[in-house]
Amino acid sequence: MTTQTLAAPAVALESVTRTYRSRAGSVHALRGFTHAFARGTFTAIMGPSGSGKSTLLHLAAGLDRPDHGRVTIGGTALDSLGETALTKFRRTSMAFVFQSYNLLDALTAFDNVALPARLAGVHVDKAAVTDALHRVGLRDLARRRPPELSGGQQQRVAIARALYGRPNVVFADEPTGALDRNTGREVLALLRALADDEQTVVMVTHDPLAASYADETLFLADGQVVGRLHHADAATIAARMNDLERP
Ligand SMILES: Nc1ncnc2c1ncn2[C@@H]1O[C@H](COP(=O)(O)OP(=O)(O)OP(=O)(O)O)[C@@H](O)[C@H]1O
Repeated sequence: MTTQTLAAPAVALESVTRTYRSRAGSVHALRGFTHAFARGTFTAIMGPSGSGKSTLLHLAAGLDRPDHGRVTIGGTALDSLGETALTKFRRTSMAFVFQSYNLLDALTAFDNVALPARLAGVHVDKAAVTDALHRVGLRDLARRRPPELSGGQQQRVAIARALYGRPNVVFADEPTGALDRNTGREVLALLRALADDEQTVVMVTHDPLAASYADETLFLADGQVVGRLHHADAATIAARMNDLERP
């Protein structure tokens, strides 16, 4: 467990700005984004292509640093941590359900779930790892490696990792993007269950149905929040997205 202030939001971004500079010019990917993601909530981030969703997720997860502003996870300011400390902090306080790069192909599903604890030098509770795999329906596939699993099964291994480690926050990036509808719904129901069990889920998605599993949907445009919906259904979310994407 990481030290954290229970009263602090799971994730908070205050006036966060990120500008990408290249020879072609500057892109203001995030312009003063402020939001507190409360513990035990599931938030969807939506917005047109290029609106800053991935930038936001990367900054919130400490995979990139803001130009201005501050990111705190469970009360710990990420800018107070050096690179090594940040890497360690990330292992214990966050889980990632991304379409790529969150599982190691050389390790079994079991060992992928146990990996953050092993890297952190923490005792691995084998029964609890098996239980986490059981809860996502993968107990019989624990010895398989990611290349021997379907996309949905790989996402479930990532969710089992979040169940086992109980990190402060689970970041998901298009978790259903490559899945068929039924498998996608199963993955969303598992993310929903994490939030119902007091973990915090922040998910970037283009899919209104996925966002309908969230407590709140934030809409981004040009690096700023331009709207939000609470407990909205997929049709309402889709209508709001259509408005945003209208030229
Ligand atoms: N490394 C980079 N260098 C320069 N510009 C970048 C870089 N990464 C992102 N951008 C630009 O920043 C803006 C926001 O990008 P971001 O990837 O956060 O958007 P997004 O909402 O996630 O888009 P999508 O839905 O297409 O994935 C875009 O204009 C993008 O072109």
